[in-house]
Amino acid sequence: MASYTATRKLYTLIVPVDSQRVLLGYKKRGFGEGKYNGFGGKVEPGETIAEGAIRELEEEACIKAKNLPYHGILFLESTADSKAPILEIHVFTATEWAGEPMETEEMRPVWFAPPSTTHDSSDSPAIPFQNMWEESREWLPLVLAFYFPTPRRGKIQFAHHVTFKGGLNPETGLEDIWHGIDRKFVKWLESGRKDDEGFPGDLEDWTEEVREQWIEKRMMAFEKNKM
Ligand SMILES: COc1nc(N)nc2c1ncn2[C@H]1C[C@H](O)[C@@H](COP(=O)(O)OP(=O)(O)OP(=O)(O)O)O1
Repeated sequence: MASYTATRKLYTLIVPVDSQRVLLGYKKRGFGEGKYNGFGGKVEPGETIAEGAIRELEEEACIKAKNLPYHGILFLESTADSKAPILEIHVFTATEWAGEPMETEEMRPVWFAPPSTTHDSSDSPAIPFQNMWEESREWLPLVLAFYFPTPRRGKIQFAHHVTFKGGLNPETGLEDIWHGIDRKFVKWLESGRKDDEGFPGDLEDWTEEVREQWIEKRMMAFEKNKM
């Protein structure tokens, strides 16, 4: 089997939640400027994915996560640019932290009501999905359904592989290679246990090698479906 050689960029993303609300950040500069998202960034050389996630949350929202439930992985690619890397984004929530969320140079934290909340029962606005990365509409509600309206036991974990074809983003009025979902695949497990196909739900099981094999398998599946 030929090895898949596109570069991959390793990122983290944390979505803090309290008992009634979801904290998102308004990106003030750089990649994703003008969008709401969780908090995160690149994993630095020498740090683990979890260490990178905690550092980025503190840098961007001034809070230090005390727990870090792991939810899964996004593999995002764009056929609009042959040189675009695959974005590999590890997604967490945090339900406990030290400090109070504060605006930073990069992010403005804002509390939102989860999708399961009726408008009248919350002081917080609804999550602005129209002002977020497009594929967030797919995985974020599923992650939040684990906490709201009532927290569930166990784990939820997913692998979400999305290809964007690019195009004019109507929300921003700008050309965006990370817009226009072309193909998508979601592997979703509520228990977090390995399934029959050996889906590596836990973070520690997603070794570099497993991630490489997973994305290669996924790329081949998309290619096959195209024919
Ligand atoms: C393209 O689709 C995306 N969807 C979602 N949901 N999240 C995304 C997407 N692309 C990037 N992200 C996330 C991943 C990271 O959490 C941030 C990007 O982080 P950034 O480029 O700002 O990384 P930093 O290390 O903070 O960079 P600087 O230190 O250079 O500011 O967005």
